Amino acid sequence: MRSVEEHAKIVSDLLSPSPSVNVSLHDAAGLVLAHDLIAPIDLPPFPNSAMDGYAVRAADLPSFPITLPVSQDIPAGRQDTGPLTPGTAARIMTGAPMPDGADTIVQVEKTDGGTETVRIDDAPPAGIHVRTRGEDVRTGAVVLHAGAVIAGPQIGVAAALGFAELPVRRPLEVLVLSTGTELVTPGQPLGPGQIYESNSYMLAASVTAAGAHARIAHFVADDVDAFNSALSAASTGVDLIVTSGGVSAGAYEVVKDALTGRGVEFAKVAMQPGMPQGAGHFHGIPMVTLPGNPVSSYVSFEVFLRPAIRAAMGYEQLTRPALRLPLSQPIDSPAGKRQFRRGVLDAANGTVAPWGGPGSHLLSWLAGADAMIVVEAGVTHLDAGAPVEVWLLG
Ligand SMILES: Nc1nc2c(c(=O)[nH]1)N[C@H]1C(S)=C(S)[C@@H](COP(=O)(O)OP(=O)(O)OC[C@H]3O[C@@H](n4cnc5c(N)ncnc54)[C@H](O)[C@@H]3O)O[C@H]1N2
Ligand code: MOO
Repeated sequence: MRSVEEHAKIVSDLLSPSPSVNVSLHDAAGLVLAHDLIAPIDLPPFPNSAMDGYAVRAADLPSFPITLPVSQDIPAGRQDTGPLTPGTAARIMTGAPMPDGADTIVQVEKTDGGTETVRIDDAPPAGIHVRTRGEDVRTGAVVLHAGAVIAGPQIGVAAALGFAELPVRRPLEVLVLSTGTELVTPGQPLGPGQIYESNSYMLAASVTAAGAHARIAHFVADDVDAFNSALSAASTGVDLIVTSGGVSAGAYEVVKDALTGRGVEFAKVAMQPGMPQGAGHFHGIPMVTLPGNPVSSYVSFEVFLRPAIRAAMGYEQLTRPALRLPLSQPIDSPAGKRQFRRGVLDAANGTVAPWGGPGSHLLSWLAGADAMIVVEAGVTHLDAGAPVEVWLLG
């Protein structure tokens, strides 16, 4: 049987690093910056006031209280601010340009708020409430480094520097296709022997959460010709095809039947759930064939595809945050397989509990879990209190 690590390498080797593309600031959220971002301007671009108040020369205020004429009014956005006349104050608003010659802001609360003259009661510390040019970012500085994951603050600083677009690693286009004659689209009536198709929605959401773009192809019955033509029709322009179902040992294994010896290699991986796996190419497009049991599909995605997709898209953090926590209940695990069990964290006690049984059809328990418990292949039993590896989901 193939080890989890061996299959993980086979899957990640299928994908090439995604290229750099420019996207709008809005579309950059969650993606990885492809190149260093160099500041084209200073931030702030000009000295400005941090408070609503009065711009003064500290040297013009020998004693207090003092009343000064107000020589100009400077709202934010004013473009024709003149120098400060000596012996006067300029009324100024937050973000407005400092008049040349002024070095200090007296905030309005420390004055009588006058518009013709202003009385200042106490000495302001010289230089206070002035935001200097380039105090935040200097022109030419690397403000964001290649590899940074772009979120609100990174988008904010890029916009503040005047960038309308950012160079990012292009999100992979991932096609998800479920197989199974028993499947019915949610919302339609369910006949005898039928179940609602859930894997494509679950996998597509997982693809999106991993940072890539998901496309769902309508599921196909266990029919090789239907499978091949659905894949050919839907796979134009995709970077990765992910299928679910049709890879185990029975008759009607449509994915296996269609692709064995035609670019995809099928193997048993020493894990539970997720034992039957396949990886290869369909007409040159990287392809990973996941088992159909819903929990197996999800676990396989987490173990193989999420890290591979993230590596191809340039993320440094490929795996889920992991901890070692004591179990609050015992666990049994099959010999010779790495077991991935659904878990629930108990933050107050610093423990993790298995959540539901090991069955790979127990989808509601997966939906209720916030952790994955990893039991190594050589271990068949763990007592309560034993430390285990725990991946934090979500
Ligand atoms: N004789 C053996 N039988 C099975 C073996 C084996 O080694 N020998 N392996 C078992 C394991 S482990 C798994 S996992 C499954 C994998 O089977 P397939 O990948 O071929 O998947 P299917 O047979 O098509 O479906 C399995 C199960 O999942 C349900 N399913 C499938 N697709 C969906 C979907 N899109 N949405 C919701 N549910 C889905 C399907 O109805 C089946 O119940 O094989 C075991 N058998
Ligand atoms: O390995 Mo299968 O994936 O148990 O359910």
